[in-house]
Amino acid sequence: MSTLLNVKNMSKRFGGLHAIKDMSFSVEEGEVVGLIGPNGAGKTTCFNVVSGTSPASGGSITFEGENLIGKRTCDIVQMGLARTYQATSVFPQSTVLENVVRGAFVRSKDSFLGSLMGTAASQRAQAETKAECLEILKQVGIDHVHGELADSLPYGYQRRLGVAVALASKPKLIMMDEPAAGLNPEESMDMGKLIRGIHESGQASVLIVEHDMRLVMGICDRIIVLDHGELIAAGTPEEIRDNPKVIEAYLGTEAVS
Ligand SMILES: Nc1ncnc2c1ncn2[C@@H]1O[C@H](COP(=O)(O)OP(=O)(O)OP(=O)(O)O)[C@@H](O)[C@H]1O
Repeated sequence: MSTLLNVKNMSKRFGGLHAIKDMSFSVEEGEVVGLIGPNGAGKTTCFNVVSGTSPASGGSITFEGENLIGKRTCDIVQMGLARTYQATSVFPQSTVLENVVRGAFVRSKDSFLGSLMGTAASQRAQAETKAECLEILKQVGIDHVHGELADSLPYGYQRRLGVAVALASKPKLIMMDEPAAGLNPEESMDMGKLIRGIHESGQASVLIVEHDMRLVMGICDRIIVLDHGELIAAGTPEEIRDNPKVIEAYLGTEAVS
């Protein structure tokens, strides 16, 4: 197993608020890692800093040994690190398929000039991309609505579309920010199967932030726990479930079950 993501002593301040303090963790190839913690613990901030949408205040972040700090989000995606968002982040007035094709653009073989001129090579590349994107939609279970406008989809399908867009960039690691938020228990279980399938097929490793403990405990190989911006525990789901520091952090908020 080789290390994909390596975060060392990462910190993030918002004025006087120290949202992430000296956080270190890694994600290895072939892992599904959960990042959990009570509300306001710093999970989304961690994702924002790693994915380049918010600058780090300190520390180092590398992906396959390459520095990520100061890189643009699109360059980070091109390196193989994709992300899904807490809110649905699709282009609402584009079709489902168009959204996924946009996700694939980052690794497209088609040149801008070629696509402008409509060359044979460009048309071939576009047809190839479209076929690949339809396959991805099939994998996430929404290929039958590929021609619908994204904002006409039921909420659960929009969450799946977010995953499809991330997959289209052919990432080595996908960071998923609360993929089951707002889903009913059955949809949440299906999302768990989808995530596990992405991992088991060797398609990508996964770093997931999620409040649905049943989902996290069911799909993660390893879990890390943040509380007030500090990493307080790391281990297997069983170790985390029984960790007194974790139980204390969650007391009064939600049970780790
Ligand atoms: N842009 C910002 N400006 C100022 N403070 C921020 C900003 N973003 C987050 N914070 C603060 O940083 C802390 C961590 O927030 P963050 O959203 O990362 O927590 P979280 O663990 O993702 O919470 P939740 O589970 O509720 O999504 C909170 O105190 C939050 O108010």
